[in-house]
Amino acid sequence: MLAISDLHVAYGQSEVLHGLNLSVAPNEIVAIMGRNGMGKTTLMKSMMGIVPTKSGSVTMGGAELARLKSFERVAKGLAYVPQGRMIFSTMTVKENIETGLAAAGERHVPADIYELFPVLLEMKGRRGGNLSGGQQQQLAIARALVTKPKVLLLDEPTEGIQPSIIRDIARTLKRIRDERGLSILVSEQVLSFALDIADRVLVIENGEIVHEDARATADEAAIARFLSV
Ligand SMILES: Nc1ncnc2c1ncn2[C@@H]1O[C@H](COP(=O)(O)OP(=O)(O)OP(=O)(O)O)[C@@H](O)[C@H]1O
Repeated sequence: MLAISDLHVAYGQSEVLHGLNLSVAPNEIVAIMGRNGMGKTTLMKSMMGIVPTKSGSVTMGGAELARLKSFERVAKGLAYVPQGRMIFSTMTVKENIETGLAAAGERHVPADIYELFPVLLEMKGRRGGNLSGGQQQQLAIARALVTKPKVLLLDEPTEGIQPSIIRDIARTLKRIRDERGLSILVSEQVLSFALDIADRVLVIENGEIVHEDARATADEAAIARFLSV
């Protein structure tokens, strides 16, 4: 569904991703783990066309995305939940979700979004900035889902969120995959969350994938070693 091959990304002279390869199958959840500064956010931003790629290819369903603008990638079915959630704090919950609607050519928030996230229905008229971290994360996922993605990218969705809500988010992401049949690539530092949701776990270090495990046979101790400083 998603394939990245020999991806090189640099900030000026400083190359951060050095020929990265990865793929995500239809309906698969892949977690990409790595310590701070290893290149997870850069990878997500380059997939979305927010950071330019130096060379390499990013394809979705076989179609090349590398030269497309961000909004064109969204129209092709790629959606992004950024690190820090990036909620529009002065807009209401409903208005935040509506910002995603144009990409799907719709005018109203589909009812199934509020079914997935009942708290957003309760808080529809509240300003985004007044929500808790967990509620904002749900809002950011809802905003991404209304674009009707085939592939959902999430950058460190558990950051700054309390453990009980992390479990809710894990459950919701699995439900989204099962019900909507989409593929999910999630970057993470919390191993328990990654092992809870992912079919496959990758480790990124210094801009390269250095370890890969299927969930069923994951070597937790080996992954934890990569994450410890
Ligand atoms: N705008 C930028 N200009 C220059 N260097 C950058 C920029 N953004 C990130 N970097 C550098 O690129 C490297 C990878 O950063 P990136 O944010 O992708 O890592 P990360 O794995 O997502 O870390 P974090 O968990 O802290 O978000 C780091 O060395 C960082 O300092």
